[in-house]
Amino acid sequence: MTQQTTAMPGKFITFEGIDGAGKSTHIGFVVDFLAARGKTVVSSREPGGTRLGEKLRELLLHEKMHVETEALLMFASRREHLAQVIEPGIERGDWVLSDRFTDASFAYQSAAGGMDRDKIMALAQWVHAKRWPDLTLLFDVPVEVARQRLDAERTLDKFEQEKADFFSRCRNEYLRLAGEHPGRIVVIDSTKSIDETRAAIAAALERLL
Ligand SMILES: Nc1ncnc2c1ncn2[C@@H]1O[C@H](COP(=O)(O)OP(=O)(O)O)[C@@H](O)[C@H]1O
Ligand SMILES: Cc1cn([C@H]2C[C@H](O)[C@@H](COP(=O)(O)OP(=O)(O)O)O2)c(=O)[nH]c1=O
Repeated sequence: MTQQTTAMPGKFITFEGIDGAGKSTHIGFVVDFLAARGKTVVSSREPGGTRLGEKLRELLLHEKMHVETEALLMFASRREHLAQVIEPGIERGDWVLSDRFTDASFAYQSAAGGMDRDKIMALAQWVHAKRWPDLTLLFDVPVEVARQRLDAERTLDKFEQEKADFFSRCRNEYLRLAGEHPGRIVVIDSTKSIDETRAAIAAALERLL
């Protein structure tokens, strides 16, 4: 007789913040932290995370388009990501990490890009009504700090070339969302040293373990 085991559902953790805030710097730390505690970790990103999603990412990061087209493609990538990576991962009991999710659509397409907030909410309800992250780490820095960090290191994509007030609107929206969802979104002060930032991340993760 085969023994049926029902895996405990896993967790879904997202990373947010304006470009240059320091998200990517800390994802590897979170992977190692969770793996050391016996978790199976799947690390992914949006837009992207699937073969189709990565093709959409290429378009989204380099082609100019109407902001609603941009939102629709972000959610198309997200739909595929949920179907192929996020939901199956959680069901297996894995801890699924995503570098960005729907909060980024509120910050970038709505607050900064000018798209109606209700339309983003309608897309979110359509694509993942019942699935929201168990924890969102919001890496927060002033826009000037993020800009200096970006300028120091890489060729800028379409979003990264936006002006300071675009990123201030993004940052303000992220902070507003954090105020609206205090149980889900933890604001991490990313102006601190990398070690201090890691300590704050570890404290947020401990709450889920
Ligand atoms: N706490 C920090 N102090 C100083 N520099 C940092 C810190 N965190 C990240 N950086 C640097 O800032 C730059 C942007 O970080 P990155 O993680 O790529 O940002 P994001 O993924 O949020 O766009 C990188 O060069 C990184 O080394
Ligand atoms: C997921 C998502 C990302 N974005 C943007 C924010 C970022 O500028 C860009 C890609 O995010 P990101 O992976 O953070 O870029 P990088 O690897 O260069 O740090 O996509 C949106 O505008 N809306 C969204 O819904």
